Amino acid sequence: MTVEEIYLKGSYIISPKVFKDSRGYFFESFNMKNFQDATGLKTTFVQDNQSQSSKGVLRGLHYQSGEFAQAKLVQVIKGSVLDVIVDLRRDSLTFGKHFSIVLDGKTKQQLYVPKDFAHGFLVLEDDTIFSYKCDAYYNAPSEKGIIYNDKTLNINWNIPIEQLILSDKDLKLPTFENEFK
Ligand SMILES: Cc1cn([C@H]2C[C@H](O)[C@@H](COP(=O)(O)OP(=O)(O)O[C@H]3O[C@@H](C)C(=O)[C@@H](O)[C@H]3O)O2)c(=O)[nH]c1=O
Repeated sequence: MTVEEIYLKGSYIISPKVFKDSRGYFFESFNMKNFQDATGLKTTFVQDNQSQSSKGVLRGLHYQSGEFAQAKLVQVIKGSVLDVIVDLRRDSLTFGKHFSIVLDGKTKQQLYVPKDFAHGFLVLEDDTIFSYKCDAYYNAPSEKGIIYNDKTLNINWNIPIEQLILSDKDLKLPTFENEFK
């Protein structure tokens, strides 16, 4: 397993060692000691989530606020996504900046998303299965979000708008400016 911190401090790309043989593959999708030693973090995950989506589905940009803020360890089991995170820490040098990475079921790279980051992903292949660990439980009243095509964030999703599939909830999310200025 290798771990690389990205320019949004506290966020990490994790590349697991995958063992392949004639039967298929094996890898440790999470090992708490290795994760904590490599990142220096003491994160304790309490909830695992999984979603399945068709190509063109965009889920996000989501976060939980306050005491229910969640750090997440995200990965793709099958298929591929363009995964995007946004730094919402007001005191951060990279406040309002984002990072994108293609995650797929082949490389099995994972992204560690700190608390107080918005997270979203665009699904690039049909029948993509996305999985993530969270260090705080789901709490519906503290669910928040920012609209995916926010002008200030200026995320290049690289897909024509007519090919996107979003939930009604996500289409009504506020702008970054509304929430943070
Ligand atoms: C996120 C979540 C949803 N739900 C329920 C609420 C709802 O009825 C149904 C679908 O929820 P959503 O539409 O919010 O699912 P989704 O749009 O996939 O939400 C997820 O998006 C990605 C980008 C994230 O980062 C996650 O934290 C989460 O917000 O599942 C739970 O029961 N527990 C949970 O932890």
